[in-house]
Amino acid sequence: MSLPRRPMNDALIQARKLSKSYHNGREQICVLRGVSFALRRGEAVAVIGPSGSGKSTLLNLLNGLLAPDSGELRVFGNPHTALTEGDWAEFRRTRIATLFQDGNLIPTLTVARNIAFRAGLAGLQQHAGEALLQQLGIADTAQRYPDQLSGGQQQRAALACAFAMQPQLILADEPTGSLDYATAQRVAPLFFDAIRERAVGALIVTHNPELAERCDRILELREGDLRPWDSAVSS
Ligand SMILES: Nc1ncnc2c1ncn2[C@@H]1O[C@H](COP(=O)(O)OP(=O)(O)OP(=O)(O)O)[C@@H](O)[C@H]1O
Repeated sequence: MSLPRRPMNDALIQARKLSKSYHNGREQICVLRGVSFALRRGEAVAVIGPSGSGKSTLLNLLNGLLAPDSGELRVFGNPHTALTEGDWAEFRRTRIATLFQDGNLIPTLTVARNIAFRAGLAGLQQHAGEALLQQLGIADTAQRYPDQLSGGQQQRAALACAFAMQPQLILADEPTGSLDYATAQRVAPLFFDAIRERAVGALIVTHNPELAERCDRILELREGDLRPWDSAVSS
């Protein structure tokens, strides 16, 4: 299938009544019960919700690692029913950066080579690696391997890899979760600048209220439903 490089409109993601269950033997765990939302270019949306509410499941529906049981999902304007495994793989290589809580870096490559590899997969020359590492405050880690970094340094190196591929969509699971307070304060603006300057859309799963407040909108996943967060109800 030949996919348009740019979405026809500003919506990167359009989800309507998405549902997803898991099956453990005879037990059925209904995680998402009709989730609807849209994510536009240049928009950062936070997803909050209790542990086990389905936040990771939602991210994995949006990067094609899971398929919804029912509902409609459009990614860059393409209905998910028309997307092949190959299309999803290409999206993950060139257009969708997923930042998991760990395991983002290839352990046998230095940080600089991780960045070059990620950019190369997306068909780009690695040109901004040093500048990205500098911006993120980890220039001194370029020649180190991931297991020689702290958790916070690994998280920032993973962010550098994500930016290096110049994605259109970032799906992030606690992108500042391993950072100490001061570092999170320094990295968060870079994250949002990159999103806004590059008109990238971002869906950010977080338990960090300050990070969520920096987003354009906050959605809450609860009892299988995704709704605008109402601080008055939740507090
Ligand atoms: N592969 C699976 N098989 C069966 N149940 C699963 C599977 N993956 C997740 N679940 C269940 O689905 C529910 C949602 O899990 P999910 O990881 O999406 O939640 P979450 O909101 O990301 O949680 P946390 O904040 O703790 O990371 C949980 O009850 C979990 O136990």
